[in-house]
Amino acid sequence: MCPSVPLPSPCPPGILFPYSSPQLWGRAALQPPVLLPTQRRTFSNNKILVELDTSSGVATMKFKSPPVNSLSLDFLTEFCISLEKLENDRACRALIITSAIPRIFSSGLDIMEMFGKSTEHYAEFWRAVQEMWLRLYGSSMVTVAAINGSSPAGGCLIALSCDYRIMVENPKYVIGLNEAQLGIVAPFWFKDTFVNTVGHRVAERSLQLGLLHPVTEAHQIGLVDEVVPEEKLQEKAAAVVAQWLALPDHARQLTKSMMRKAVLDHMLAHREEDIQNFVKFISKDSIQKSLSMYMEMLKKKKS
Ligand SMILES: CCC/C=C/C(=O)SCCNC(=O)CCNC(=O)[C@H](O)C(C)(C)COP(=O)([O-])OP(=O)([O-])OC[C@H]1O[C@@H](n2cnc3c(N)ncnc32)[C@H](O)[C@@H]1OP(=O)([O-])[O-]
Repeated sequence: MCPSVPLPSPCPPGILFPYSSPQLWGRAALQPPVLLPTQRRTFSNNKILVELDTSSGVATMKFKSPPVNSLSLDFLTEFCISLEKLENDRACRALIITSAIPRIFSSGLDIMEMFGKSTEHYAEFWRAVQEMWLRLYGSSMVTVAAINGSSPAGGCLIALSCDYRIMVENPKYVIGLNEAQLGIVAPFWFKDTFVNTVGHRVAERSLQLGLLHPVTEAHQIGLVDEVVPEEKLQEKAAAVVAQWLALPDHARQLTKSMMRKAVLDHMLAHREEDIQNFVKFISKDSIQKSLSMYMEMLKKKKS
């Protein structure tokens, strides 16, 4: 299970709320603009590598869980621990999330975690998914998704939870909330995060049809903010972060909080109910059958 965190309403750690204590705004933002030598701190677990450049305050997180960076319980636990570490580190002001696996950003929730397991396991898994979203969507850091591969479902949610999305130009890459294609339903907070990014009409159509959008289309509908060639991705992400960090942290953070608070509050108020709903839904025979057929389809596609 995700380590720390029963997140009490109304003000969980690492999640921004207006009127939070001024010390929170301090981070590296208020330091004088002296030139510091580049200093790097790295920490790596099995599935995620994090490198923090303490002179710029920018961390880069690389998913490295072959074959497809699927969001297993272990992956989510590492993700939450890494986010918590960075959030609590006053030297860190921004986070770039990307993948070390060629052609895949993340394949979304690990389907095997939702198939043939106990109700206790489903509850633990879903709490970890919620935790990941609460930490990322509510982060006080500047967050940029540098999307260097396909990013269906939960992978798309990670990107949507960031402040800015840059995707690599490649006709083979797709992104979207395709849950309906698996016969499952994106929960209300996936939907809200999507609506807050692309607007109601685009989200309604895209969610009902479970669309995976090619990169150009994702850009057109506002699902990604920019499209760049692969070799320019890191440079562009660094430039975007620098632009966002040029503002005083407290103003940016309070504005972010104001924009996201309603959705975060809604989820926190319904967290346990949401877990129960997920467990009930995913345990149904018909849903288990749909997932099994989907996994078969993925395997057939491969052979
Ligand atoms: C209410 C709940 C909300 C749900 C939210 C979600 O996120 S639901 C999730 C929705 N997610 C999706 O719909 C994404 C489904 N996946 C894909 O569309 C493609 O795999 C790809 C485009 C990510 C990569 O294409 P590619 O040609 O590069 O690779 P490949 O296709 O050959 O796969 C390699 C291996 O990885 C396996 N595996 C893949 N994904 C998952 C997974 N999520 N989990 C577990 N395993 C997965 C795949 O079976 C294969 O295993 P094998 O046979 O080697 O034992």
